[in-house]
Amino acid sequence: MKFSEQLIEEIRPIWRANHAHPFVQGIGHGTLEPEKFRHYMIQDYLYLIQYAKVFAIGIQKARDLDVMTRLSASVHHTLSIEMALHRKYAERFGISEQEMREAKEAPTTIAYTRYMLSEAQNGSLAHVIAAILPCAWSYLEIGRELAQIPGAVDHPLYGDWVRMYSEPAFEHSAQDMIDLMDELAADLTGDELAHVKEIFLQTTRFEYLFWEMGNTISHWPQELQADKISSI
Ligand SMILES: Cc1ncc(C[n+]2csc(CCO)c2C)c(N)n1
Repeated sequence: MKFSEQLIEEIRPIWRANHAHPFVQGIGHGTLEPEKFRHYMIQDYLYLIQYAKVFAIGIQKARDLDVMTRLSASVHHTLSIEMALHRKYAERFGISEQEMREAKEAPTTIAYTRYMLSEAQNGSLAHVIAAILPCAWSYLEIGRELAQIPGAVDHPLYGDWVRMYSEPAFEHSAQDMIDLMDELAADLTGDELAHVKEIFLQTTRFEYLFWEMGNTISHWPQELQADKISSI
């Protein structure tokens, strides 16, 4: 069994919980309330800004040009292709790109992105890829699964989202990260492999929390919002 398959097998019920999440199923069946999707889109935009930096840390840690090139393609894909989807949705929701960029990060967005950045900064390239992997891989599987639901790819609001994450270019980029994880795992010691598995589990859990944040439109509690701070 490949190391990447082992990663998923060991946490299968948690991995599948992401697919079953009501927010994900709501996108696929077209029943999700648009205001939940709007909140998710804004937070995801902020998430992707940090996520691109995790790839960039990977480029810095890479020892060969081939890996640097593969990771820089992912940075480009995230900033120019994936985030273009968010900019398009922002337009549909009547929000400007600047408003999205300057929106405040919800606690889950901060926790997830800073966890990835911290593991990436402190670890080896394999740890960077472990932090990135559940994100790319679970969206690939979810995209493919939702695209099978009749009408999902043609839904007036969610169709663009389902098509983005089920299209071949995206599959190619996610598969490349899975392959890279397998290549890197071949050179790791037992302790390093255990750490890779731990990061993979935590970021898979954070994926779930991110869907949950969208579904409950959660943010900082009202009492703690920035507009409560007086400017003395
Ligand atoms: C919370 C969250 N998790 C995963 C993705 C999906 N995603 C982000 S970057 C990337 C790979 C290259 O673009 C993929 C698949 C997302 N958008 N938001």
